[in-house]
Amino acid sequence: FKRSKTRQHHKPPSPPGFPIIGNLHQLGELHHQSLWKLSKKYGPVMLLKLGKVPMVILSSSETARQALKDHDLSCCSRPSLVGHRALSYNHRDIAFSPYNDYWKEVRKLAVQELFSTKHVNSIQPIKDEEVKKLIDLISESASQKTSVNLSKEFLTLNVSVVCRAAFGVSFDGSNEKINKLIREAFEMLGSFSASDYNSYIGWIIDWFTGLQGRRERIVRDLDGFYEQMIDLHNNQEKEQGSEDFLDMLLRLEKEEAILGKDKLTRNHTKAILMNILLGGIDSSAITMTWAMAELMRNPRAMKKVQSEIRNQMGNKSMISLDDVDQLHYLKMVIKETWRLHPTAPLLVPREVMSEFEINGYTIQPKTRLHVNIWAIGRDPDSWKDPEEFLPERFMDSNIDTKGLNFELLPFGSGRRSCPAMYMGTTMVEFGLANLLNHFDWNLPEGMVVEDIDTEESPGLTISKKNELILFPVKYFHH
Ligand code: HEM
Repeated sequence: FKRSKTRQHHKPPSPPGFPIIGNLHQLGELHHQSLWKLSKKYGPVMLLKLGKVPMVILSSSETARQALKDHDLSCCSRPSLVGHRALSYNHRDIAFSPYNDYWKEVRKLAVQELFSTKHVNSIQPIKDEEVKKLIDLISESASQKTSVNLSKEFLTLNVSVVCRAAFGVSFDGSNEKINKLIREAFEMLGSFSASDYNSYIGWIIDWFTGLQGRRERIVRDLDGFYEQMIDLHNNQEKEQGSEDFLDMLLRLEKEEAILGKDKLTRNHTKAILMNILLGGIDSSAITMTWAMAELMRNPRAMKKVQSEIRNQMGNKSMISLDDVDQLHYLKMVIKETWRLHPTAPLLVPREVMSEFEINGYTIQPKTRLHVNIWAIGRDPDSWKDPEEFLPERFMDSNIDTKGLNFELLPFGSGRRSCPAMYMGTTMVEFGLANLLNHFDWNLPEGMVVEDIDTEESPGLTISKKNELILFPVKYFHH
C-alpha cells in the first residue's frame, strides 16, 4: 500500500464538476475570465475536465515558465479539435498541426520566406501605401466632421496589407465580406464544441445548437475565398524574381515537394493561407483597436504619446519603420495594451506528449494545456496596480514581448510561439504612430471618457465587443 501510494500521481487541484460534462458549465462565455476567477480559488495549476478530456490551466508567470521553457518539448503538440480540423484541412497548416516533421519544415519555410526581418522590411512600401490610403480616408472624415469606425478600418487596413504582401492580391472595396468571415472563423475557433468532449453524442449537440452548420458554412466560404485568390494568382503575369509567398506554395505544389513526410497538395496550400489570413489580420487589428480605446480612456497617456511622436518626427508626413524605433513611449503603450488585452488570452491550446511536473503536480500525456496570459497580465504578484493602464511601468524595465519574460506573453513562448512577432509588432507600431501623428481624436457628442467600455467578444482571439467609433480632427504642425 505504501509503495502504491508513493507512486500515485499528484494531480493539480480541480473545481468540483458534474458527471458526464465535468466542468464544462463553468467555462462561461468568456473562458479566460471564468478560468481566471477559478484560478483565484484553485491556484495557478488547475485541472478541469471537459467531458472526459483533462485540461490544465496555468495562470502565473512562474508556472508558464515551467511549461513553456523547462518542459516545452513535452507539451508542444496541438490537440485535434473539430473546429481546428475543419478549418485547417485536417491539420495541414502551421498553427493546428501536431508536433511532427511536417510542422517543423512548414514552419521553417514560412519563417524564412514570409516572416523574416528581410521579407517584412521588403513589404514596407505596401504598408506605406495602405496606411497613406487610411490617412486620406480619415482626413476626408475630419473635413466632413463625420465619425470613423476604427475597429472596422484597422481590420480593412490589415486585410489589404496581408493580402497584398503575402498573396499579391488587392481587394479594394470588397473587404467587408472578408472582415466578417475572419471574425466568424475566430468565434467558431474559440467556441467549445461538444463533439470535442463526447464523441458519441457531441455531434448531435453541435447539430442541435447550429454550431455544425455554422462551421460548415464558414469553411465553405473561406474555401471559396482561397480559390478566388489562387485563380487570380494563376491568371497574373509575373515578372521574374517577383514571386510572392502564394506563388512559392503553388510552385512547390507543382513540383510535388515533400515537407516532412507530406507531399504538398492544394489542401496544404489552403491550410497555410488560412493561418496567414486569420493569424495575420485579426491579431494586429485587434491590438490597434484596444490601444486606441485605452488611450481614449487615458487622456494623459494619449497626450504623452502624441507629444512624443510629434516632437520627435517634426512635420514628417509619413513616419517610417526606422523612426518608430525612437518612439519609446509608443512601444510602452503597446506593451501595456498587450498586458491587459492579449490577442489570444489562452494562447493556442497545446497537447501534452509526455509526462512532466509543474509545482510538484503531475501533468499527464494527452492533457490539453492552456496558459491564461490574460490572468497573468492581471496578476498582482507580477504587476503593481494591475487594473490600471500605466505604460510608464515599462520605463525602467527590461520586459519585452519576445517570450522570455513570462509575465508578458502576447506571442506565447517556446517552439509554438508566434513566428510572425516582428511582422505583427511592426504593423501595430507603424499604423498607430502615423494615425496618432496626423489626428487628434474626439468622442462622439454626449459621450465621456468613462463611457468607453472594455467589453470583449468571445473567441480564440478577443476583440473589443463594441466597435470603437471616434471623430478625427486633423492635426497641423505649428
Ligand atoms: C499583433 C500581432 C500578433 C499577435 C499578438 C500574435 C499572437 C500569436 C499567439 C499568442 C500565438 C500562439 C502562441 C502559442 O500557442 O504559444 C500565435 C501563433 C501563430 N501566429 Fe501569431 N500573432 C500576431 C501576428 C501574426 C501574423 C502577422 C501572422 C502571419 C501572417 C501570424 C501567424 C501565426 C502562426 C502561423 C502561428 C502558429 C505557430 C505554431 O503553432 O507553430 N501571427 N500568434
